[in-house]
Amino acid sequence: MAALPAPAVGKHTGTIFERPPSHRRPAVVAPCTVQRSPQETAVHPSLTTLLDELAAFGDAHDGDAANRATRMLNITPDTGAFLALLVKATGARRILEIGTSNAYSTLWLADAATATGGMVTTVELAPAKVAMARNNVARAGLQAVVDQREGDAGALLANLDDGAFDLLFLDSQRSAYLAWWPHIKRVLRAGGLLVVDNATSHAHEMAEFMDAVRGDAGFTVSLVPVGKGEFLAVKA
Ligand SMILES: C[S@@+](CC[C@H](N)C(=O)[O-])C[C@H]1O[C@@H](n2cnc3c(N)ncnc32)[C@H](O)[C@@H]1O
Repeated sequence: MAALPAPAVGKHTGTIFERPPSHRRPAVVAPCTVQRSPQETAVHPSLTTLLDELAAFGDAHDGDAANRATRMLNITPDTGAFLALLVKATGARRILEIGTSNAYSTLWLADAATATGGMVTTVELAPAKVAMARNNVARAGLQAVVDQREGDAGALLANLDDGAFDLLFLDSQRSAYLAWWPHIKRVLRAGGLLVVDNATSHAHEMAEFMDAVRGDAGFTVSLVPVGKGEFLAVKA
């Protein structure tokens, strides 16, 4: 006797074949002959090895580090690719990063800045991380497009000119964001873009800050589910 063809998806309940809810149906994936990682498509090929090395180092190191302050806390690789895309899509040339760590995210931004003719200013409080970042930026050969600052981001922000930046990437001390907000607004140019990491992974810690940005009529916002969640705000 010929076997009946088995249903591909769904659950058979007596005589009624129940379709699974749409969110559980398998996605139809368009055929693709070449599979590339975000790194391969978003950065110069010479940088992919170093980025892969730093991502692996960050994972291993942070897994072992009992003290949070010594962790690298790097963005995810798909967030790096997303940042690179944002820099290129907006043509951002004057880029400010708050929270360098060992420069993993800085390298993504700086590599994209070479395509826009731009420059990344990045600030980090911890001297040991500043030194690691300096070494990594040199290894990437990107010293000419990275201006590294050591110190408190709040102090730096207070001393920056109005409208000095096209894009600001915020990935630092979340409890300080609300206090920094007046300066963040001020240093972004009209049409400038704010990108904030950890918007879903640490949403509760950023709730007041994100509410302040959402409530500001001068900004249009969007929450993007890439990596740990990227909160985007464009200044009118
Ligand atoms: C999440 S990590 C940054 C990770 C980095 N963006 C990356 O993806 O590679 C946050 C960094 O902000 C630094 N930081 C914390 N408070 C700061 C402050 N007030 N000013 C400057 N940097 C600060 C920490 O030392 C830490 O390295």
